[in-house]
Amino acid sequence: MTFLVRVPASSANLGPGFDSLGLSLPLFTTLRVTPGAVTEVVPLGPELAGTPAGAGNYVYRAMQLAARRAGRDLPPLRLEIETEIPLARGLGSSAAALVGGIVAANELLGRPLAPGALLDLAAREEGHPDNVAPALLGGIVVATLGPGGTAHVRLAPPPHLGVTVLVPDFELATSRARAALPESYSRADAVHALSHTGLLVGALAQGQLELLRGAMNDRLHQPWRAALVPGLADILANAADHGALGAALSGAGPTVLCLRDTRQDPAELHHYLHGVLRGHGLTGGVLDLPVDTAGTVVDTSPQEVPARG
Ligand SMILES: Nc1ncnc2c1ncn2[C@@H]1O[C@H](COP(=O)(O)OP(=O)(O)OP(=O)(O)O)[C@@H](O)[C@H]1O
Ligand SMILES: N[C@@H](CCO)C(=O)O
Repeated sequence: MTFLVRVPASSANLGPGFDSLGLSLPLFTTLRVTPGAVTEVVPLGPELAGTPAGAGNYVYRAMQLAARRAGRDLPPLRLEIETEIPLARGLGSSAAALVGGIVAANELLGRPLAPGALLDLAAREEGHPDNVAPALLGGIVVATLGPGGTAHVRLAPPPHLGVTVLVPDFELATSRARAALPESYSRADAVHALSHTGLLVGALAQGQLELLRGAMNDRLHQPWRAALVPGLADILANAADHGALGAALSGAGPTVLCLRDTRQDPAELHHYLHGVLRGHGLTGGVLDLPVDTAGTVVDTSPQEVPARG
């Protein structure tokens, strides 16, 4: 039987919560899985034009990873992949592909892996849980990846919390943005990260939106990545004076995330963000989104639509 797996985008770090904190956004990667006589992997649409068809595709490799973890073989299948998440922009496209593949294989094999094992497998494969946890669970998730497993707390988004993302029209591979970071930090920087991440998680849990501006301050990664993302320093310094509650580099960038109060008109923030893009000779999109709360969804009775590809 055909089934669908729908995985949301995610924005990791939220400033100081490097490799540990993220939220889920309603742009989706959708997998359509149909058991068949031979295995076919079919990426669809312009966003996936550069990704491999066949067993080398990252989604299919994630399916194989989950099957190995379950001690099983994947049966032959047709896998169609579509995405609304722009690749290599800091919106968790790779996490969505990974989580989607793992959940799809688990579904196909009769769910041998428990939900905690799915999260831990994805977090270990990605190397950090801050995209895969919100992609799987929805909402805002803080997580640690330790030898004993991946521990997490999921927060429902506070009332009136909305997101505006500025998505520039250029790619920045996570590997390149991670290579820009130092190997070690001072005790002062560690204390800064601990205190700001704690304050940020507390503020999000309690709905104290007025604390976000200060709490989203980061010294661990954004200062080192600013040279790779024109306009980032300007937005981090000034977005809160133009209608944002706070701003951060989304994941490894180049997307920039602004948190905002949905009771306020976003027009001034949009005007400001478009001005930053223009000022740096860049093009891109500015998009208002809610925080997704559903996470990954499996649909076992999808509407019949003609297969493409
Ligand atoms: N649906 C997909 N199918 C196949 N490969 C994908 C898919 N989505 C992402 N990828 C792979 O992941 C790469 C992007 O991963 P990368 O970690 O650099 O960025 P990201 O996940 O979009 O951003 P971030 O991790 O900062 O949120 C793509 O170049 C592609 O190789
Ligand atoms: N925490 C990760 C997210 C991107 O995968 C980083 O900032 O590099």
